[in-house]
Amino acid sequence: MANRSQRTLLFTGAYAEEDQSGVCIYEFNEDSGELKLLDEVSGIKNPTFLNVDADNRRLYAIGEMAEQGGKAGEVVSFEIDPAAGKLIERNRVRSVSSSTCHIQRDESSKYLIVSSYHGGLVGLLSIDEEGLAGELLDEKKHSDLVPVREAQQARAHSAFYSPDGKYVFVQDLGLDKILSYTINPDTNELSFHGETQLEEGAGPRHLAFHPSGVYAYVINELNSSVTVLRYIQDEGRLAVLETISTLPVDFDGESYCAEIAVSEDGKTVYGSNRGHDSIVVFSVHEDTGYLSPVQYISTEGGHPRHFTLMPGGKFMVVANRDGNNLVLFNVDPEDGKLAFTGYTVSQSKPVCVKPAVFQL
Ligand SMILES: O=C1O[C@H](COP(=O)(O)O)[C@@H](O)[C@H](O)[C@H]1O
Repeated sequence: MANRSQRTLLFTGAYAEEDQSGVCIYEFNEDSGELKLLDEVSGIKNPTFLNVDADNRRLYAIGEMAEQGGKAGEVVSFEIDPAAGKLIERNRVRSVSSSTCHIQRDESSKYLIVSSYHGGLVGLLSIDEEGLAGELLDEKKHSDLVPVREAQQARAHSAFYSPDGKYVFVQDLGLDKILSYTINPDTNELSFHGETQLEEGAGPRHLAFHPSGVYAYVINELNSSVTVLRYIQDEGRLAVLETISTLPVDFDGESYCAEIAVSEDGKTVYGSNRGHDSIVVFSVHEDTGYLSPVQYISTEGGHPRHFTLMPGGKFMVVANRDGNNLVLFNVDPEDGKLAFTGYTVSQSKPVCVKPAVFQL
């Protein structure tokens, strides 16, 4: 039964022109899985990634701004009114000098980190006392930190904090590395800490930690695989354990991975395949963190660039960029397998789905 003192909302980001709605808010029905559109926001060019701070009722969307013939990154801060189901824009700031593809926030909501695929860099921004995106505090270009071969190009794709909050792991798709950083709270600087080398041509894109905090899983866009990592907490390092394909053995078409998630109970890992247009479901070996595929299920639409497990754990929402739809799946509580609910919502080029529960 739905709890009337709280409301679960789903925020979506999309590829959109400024005159199109790029960010939408839906109310999520935890019993039926249905999504009801409450509000839509236009005026941002390509809000392709979002970060939601439910405690402080803030949403941060990345965008693009034209600058000297190129594109710079932008962060737009919104106040969330969960009772009304509305977003109120509070400010927008320029972030880094190239367009961005991901935005992350620390637990204490002090910093935002943007990743720029096209610039091969990460940017650290402050969050002010009103919870709004502030100034660019630091910027690190990966090509200044690690050797880059002639055929390579740095492509920072996402940043994730370690479970203890001490390190930031940045996936670089072009260098086949995960670069780690610490943030100095006195100087507000990112300092390069180390790197994890992945297989050549892997293309690490997104990362997800296991709830135990012992393992992490990185999804590799270019060779359609997941690498299982062990988090060595004392050293702030991710060590490679094994790499496993996200595709069925008999598939020989073109496909590129996108998103990865671990179930709350830590028993299942999910990954998306753009091309095969599927979600791969892996069961997690309790003692080793290793993965075994148990299902490949169609996403009922092309190019599943993002997906999310919904609060409560009963449903998954998949955002199909080329299917122009959000697709709802039931999650089996026993084995984590997915089943299409038959329910889809039309939306133009959705590429980010972020749920949050609000106390009213
Ligand atoms: O996953 C991907 O992301 C990058 C970055 O996205 P963009 O919208 O900022 O360009 C994209 O370029 C790459 O082709 C894609 O596979």
